[in-house]
Amino acid sequence: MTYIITPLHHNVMNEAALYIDTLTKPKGSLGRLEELAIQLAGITGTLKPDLSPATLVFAADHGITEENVSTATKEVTAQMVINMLNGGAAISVFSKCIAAPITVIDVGVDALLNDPRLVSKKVRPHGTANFTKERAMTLEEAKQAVEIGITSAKDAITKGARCLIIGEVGISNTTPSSAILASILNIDPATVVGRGTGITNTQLKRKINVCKEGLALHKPNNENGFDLLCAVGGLEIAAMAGAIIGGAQSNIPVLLDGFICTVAACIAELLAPNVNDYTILSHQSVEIGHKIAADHLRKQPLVELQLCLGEGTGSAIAYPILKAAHAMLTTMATFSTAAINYE
Ligand SMILES: Cc1cc2ncn([C@H]3O[C@H](COP(=O)(O)O)[C@@H](O)[C@H]3O)c2cc1C
Ligand SMILES: O=C(O)c1cccnc1
Repeated sequence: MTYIITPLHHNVMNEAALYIDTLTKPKGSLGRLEELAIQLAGITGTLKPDLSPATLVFAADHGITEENVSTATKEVTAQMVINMLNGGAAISVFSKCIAAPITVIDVGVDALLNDPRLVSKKVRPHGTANFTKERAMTLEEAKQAVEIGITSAKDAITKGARCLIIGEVGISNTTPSSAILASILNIDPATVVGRGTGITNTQLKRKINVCKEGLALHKPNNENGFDLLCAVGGLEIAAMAGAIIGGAQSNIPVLLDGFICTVAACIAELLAPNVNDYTILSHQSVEIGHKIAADHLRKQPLVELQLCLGEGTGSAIAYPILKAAHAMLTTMATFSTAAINYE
């Protein structure tokens, strides 16, 4: 199954490039902002796009947590979900800074969360299975989680969003992300497994081994995004891949955050050819696998701030840079309107 995404509007990109050269600045002087503006024009099909942001955070738990691969216990996922809803998490405050409404979607948190502010879409009530013992989820569940991501993106767009910030919370989720990436790139998990929330050397060795064990046990087809999700998870990674696809299908730019989000984008690329043209990498995470995933997608980060948090934080922070590219394209004067004799 593949999702259809139309190629970028190349004619509008050419138009944007010519138009940007008429703005009151030497050609190329706004550097990567000019490339971003051209990409925005190609994604949206217009020289005057709307860029209203919205943050979507997908939350889920991981059976692999029982292998002691994180600094945190499973219950912290649910506690962070509540913190996000209460406005206390980093992504809550950064989203507020850029006036992005935030929606938290539970796709498999291992707790009963009866909070009306939470979008409850549990695919598996206890999260994924421990992938060193069994497959993380069934094909049905993987498809359902991806569909929830697509629908969540489209719901946000219906409410007015025109730029998506995709985030996550799920204790241990750097482990499935590492396993997925190692499989896609056909490389030793040791090259992509990092310290996540700051694990010890002993935990790091275990984390590398669980990735190896899971991949050896399930032997996923590394060209099949669904098979990778079924083998090693996780539910929020599947939903994030869906949200990226949903944004692209609606001609909306999607900001990619750190390691987990970029791995979700690698899954999205397997499920939906062309989706990669619709994403912008916000930042370079400290997590070692992030640069490897970014290189695979041929993405350059907008900023490098030594972050390793996830939640969508890097994207909320980098959004104003995209906004600056947008302002250049939509509101700068041209040499002719400003009566400047230069070109
Ligand atoms: C308090 C707290 C808040 C977080 N917010 C995001 N993460 C991040 O850390 C987790 C992934 O790292 P690992 O694989 O090492 O568990 C995810 O929940 C991710 O969103 C957090 C982690 C913690 C502990
Ligand atoms: O880069 C990330 O997204 C990341 C890194 C460590 C922990 N959580 C998220």
